[in-house]
Amino acid sequence: MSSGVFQVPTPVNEPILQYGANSAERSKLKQALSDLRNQQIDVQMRIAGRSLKGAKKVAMTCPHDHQHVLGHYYEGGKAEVAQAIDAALAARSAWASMPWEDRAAIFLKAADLSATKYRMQLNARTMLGQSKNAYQAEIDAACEWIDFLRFNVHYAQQIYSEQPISSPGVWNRLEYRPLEGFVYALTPFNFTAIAGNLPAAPALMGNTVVWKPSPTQVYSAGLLMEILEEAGLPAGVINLVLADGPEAGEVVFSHRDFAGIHFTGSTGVFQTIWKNIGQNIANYKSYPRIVGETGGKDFVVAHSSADAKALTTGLIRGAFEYQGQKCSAASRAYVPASLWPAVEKQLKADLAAIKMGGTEDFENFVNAVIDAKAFAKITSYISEAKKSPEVTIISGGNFDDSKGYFVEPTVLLTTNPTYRTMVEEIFGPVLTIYVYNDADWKETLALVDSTSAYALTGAIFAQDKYAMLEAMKVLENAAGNLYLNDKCTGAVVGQQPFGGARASGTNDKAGSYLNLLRWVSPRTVKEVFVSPTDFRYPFLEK
Ligand SMILES: NC(=O)c1ccc[n+]([C@@H]2O[C@H](COP(=O)([O-])OP(=O)(O)OC[C@H]3O[C@@H](n4cnc5c(N)ncnc54)[C@H](O)[C@@H]3O)[C@@H](O)[C@H]2O)c1
Ligand SMILES: N[C@@H](CCC=O)C(=O)O
Repeated sequence: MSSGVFQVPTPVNEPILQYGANSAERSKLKQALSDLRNQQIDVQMRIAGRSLKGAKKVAMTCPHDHQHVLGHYYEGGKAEVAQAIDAALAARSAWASMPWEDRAAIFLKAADLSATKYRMQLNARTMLGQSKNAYQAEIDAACEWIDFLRFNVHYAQQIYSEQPISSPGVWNRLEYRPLEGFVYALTPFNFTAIAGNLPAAPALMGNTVVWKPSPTQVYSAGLLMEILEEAGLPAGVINLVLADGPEAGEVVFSHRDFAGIHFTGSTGVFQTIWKNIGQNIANYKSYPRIVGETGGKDFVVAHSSADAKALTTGLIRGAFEYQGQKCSAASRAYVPASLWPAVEKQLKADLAAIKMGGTEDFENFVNAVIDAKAFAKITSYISEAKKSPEVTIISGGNFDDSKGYFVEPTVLLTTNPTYRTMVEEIFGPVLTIYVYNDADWKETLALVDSTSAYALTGAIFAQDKYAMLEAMKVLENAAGNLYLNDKCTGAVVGQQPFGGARASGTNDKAGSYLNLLRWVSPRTVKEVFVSPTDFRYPFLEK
């Protein structure tokens, strides 16, 4: 085979289609939605390149129309998880030995297939199965997924190019080996892009993977797997298992060849997994890599110099896009008393204009929350708040699950800055606001920093530069992604590497070289051209 020092195409962010009223993309997307509505799709496990039907048949439904069945998947158990691990281990040697640029070409092809042939179907599956409106689906299932694929290939090249210096007569090299064993990708419901990236990133670096998606994201996960295979991903490199989380965990975390976990999901689940790995630590061949991006209680803090309109828009978009089901969603806000009347007025007016309903009606800004469990959790916070003397409902507060799991965008005003909804992750369309005296800016910053265990995203709104700098300093450890005069959601691959610290995760920044570094185990090689043939130092007399 001929050689070369290859340069991957320079990545640029995938342009976001707007789906305007009479646009061609809108009619294509509507067609894809209608086609999917009129059929039922089966999703099966893919192990060693073969489909496998588990024993338990599970219906996939629309969150905004829960009686509508989109299709079924077939859940397996421990035996299938063990088979997936065997398949990953069997595929490892050939995949790890494939030249990296050939591995890269597979993921670049998957990006192009996703940007063209499968774009509308990826979006439509995400709209129907996860209840995202067209714009939210486009920035996730199309753009972010495509960006992950193209930028990761670029970062992989950057990592492989990083080499040590050599001295005369010696050539030092660093080989970026994949981990010794298999990687487990355990993925959440809320982003199709994240579900695809968690198995794809370690696979790009030469690892073989067992991937277990969330039960409420299987509908789009099945298509991601089809795209990767059509792009040329060899059998066994990524093995899709559909299984119960704890049951799969029992097999994975007790396996001697378990080499790492790439997780995104809730903090509680991640902490359980970490404990589980700790208990098994002596059984593993190597120390497993533990990469987890988890929950958030993301803040917006405004100084009295802030622009009230920009602040209110940042609050609405940050808190209510995708029904607040983003780990980055604004869920607690600190507003100075001098700005509150203007902010309250605009919040009420804007929220009154928001439409809520199914995703196929493009007038709806807000859609349904993911499932009955999420509906029950979110509405229990609202019901409790209604009874609390410390809370006033400023907007929303109603919910209805008769057709879909609908919860109105809800704004709570509290007099208690440590009221439950200022502290705990709700993961739904609920924003709690605390109004502080303008003179208490310093104390408020300390409050923002200490109120919650999380440190994922945060936003500071201020026109006064000294106030902005002061807030940035006090809140240095309160967010892994900090926004100045902008909403705290919507990180873009290559532009705002994403991840948080404290209880929000290991902050390994998905979609950046920092993340890819976790999936390699470097070997240093020193080659001496003319080897010494006498043990004596030159200064020793012969
Ligand atoms: N920080 C980030 O980048 C980021 C991004 C997206 C979502 N999130 C977080 O994810 C959560 C929402 O996603 P979710 O509801 O799918 O999360 P989740 O923790 O319920 O599920 C994540 C995955 O873990 C599996 N799982 C659940 N319980 C398990 C257990 N006991 N043992 C093993 N596996 C188990 C699930 O089936 C799923 O595949 C929120 O907390 C959100 O903040 C974080
Ligand atoms: N990366 C996304 C959040 C992913 C979590 O759910 C954002 O920045 O809004």
